[in-house]
Amino acid sequence: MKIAYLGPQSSFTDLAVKKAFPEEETLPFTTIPDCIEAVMDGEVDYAVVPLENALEGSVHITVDYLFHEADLAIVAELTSAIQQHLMVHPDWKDQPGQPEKIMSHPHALAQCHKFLRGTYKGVPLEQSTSTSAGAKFVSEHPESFLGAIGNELAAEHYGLAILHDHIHDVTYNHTRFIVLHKKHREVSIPHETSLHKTTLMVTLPKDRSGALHQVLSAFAWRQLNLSKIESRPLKTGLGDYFFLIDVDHELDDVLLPGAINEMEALGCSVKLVGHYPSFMLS
Ligand SMILES: O=C(O)C(=O)C[C@]1(C(=O)O)C=C[C@@H](O)C=C1
Repeated sequence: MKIAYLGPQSSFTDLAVKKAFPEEETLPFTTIPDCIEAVMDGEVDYAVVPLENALEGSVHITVDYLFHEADLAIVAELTSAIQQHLMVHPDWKDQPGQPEKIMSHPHALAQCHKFLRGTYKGVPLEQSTSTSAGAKFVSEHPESFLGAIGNELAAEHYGLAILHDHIHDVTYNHTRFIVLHKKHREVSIPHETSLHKTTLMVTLPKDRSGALHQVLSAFAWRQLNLSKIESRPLKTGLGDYFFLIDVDHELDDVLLPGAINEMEALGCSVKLVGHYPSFMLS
């Protein structure tokens, strides 16, 4: 079994994959679309990509790709604690002053916003495709005083020295990753879970007042708890959206099919993106 992940090695996605699939062959890709396309093309069996961070919200490229580009199923959700550290090449560890620039994934830079403003105000921030891509770049350019933000394993893997640890602004910093496959199937993940979720993407009938209220009612009166609802552009014009809805309930025979039928009867189109177990990785 082959698993694509947002690489290079020692990204947070890699850490999640290693915990969830310790025995499987894994393949790093540079971008989230590359990971998703690798599943669609049959190059790998599964892809693990980030979906949402507790501080920064959704990873829009993942949500949009799942709606607009890919017909894949979410088969599991992995939630990991995220701890960010600022690292430099060891040659620059004791250098006074500030690095020329600090690199990281945009989510990681945003998670450390207060720290960066407080300690490194004015230092240019440069986005990298992942935290580990930033760390790798810094390790490959020892001639320059550069910083990268990422996890402890990246510092170790790329031979960097941690200058400041735990620099994320809020202690509760978690990211949800999803495991994608061509179609629904059970995956074996060696962790306990008691939570099952169902994810839907719903498009409302155009310009019908009260449509969203009616959609929410379909869940409410069945006492189906929603853990997330978010709108994203349909890309057909301003004001056109689809809704990503996470329901804290497995796909049963009665309640969820009932809610889906009701939404369709209201003129909504409903895409079932997945029904899957949710794992909290330590
Ligand atoms: O850059 C990484 O290390 C990733 O795995 C991506 C990602 C993200 O997309 O949010 C994952 C977890 C952290 O929140 C920061 C970055």
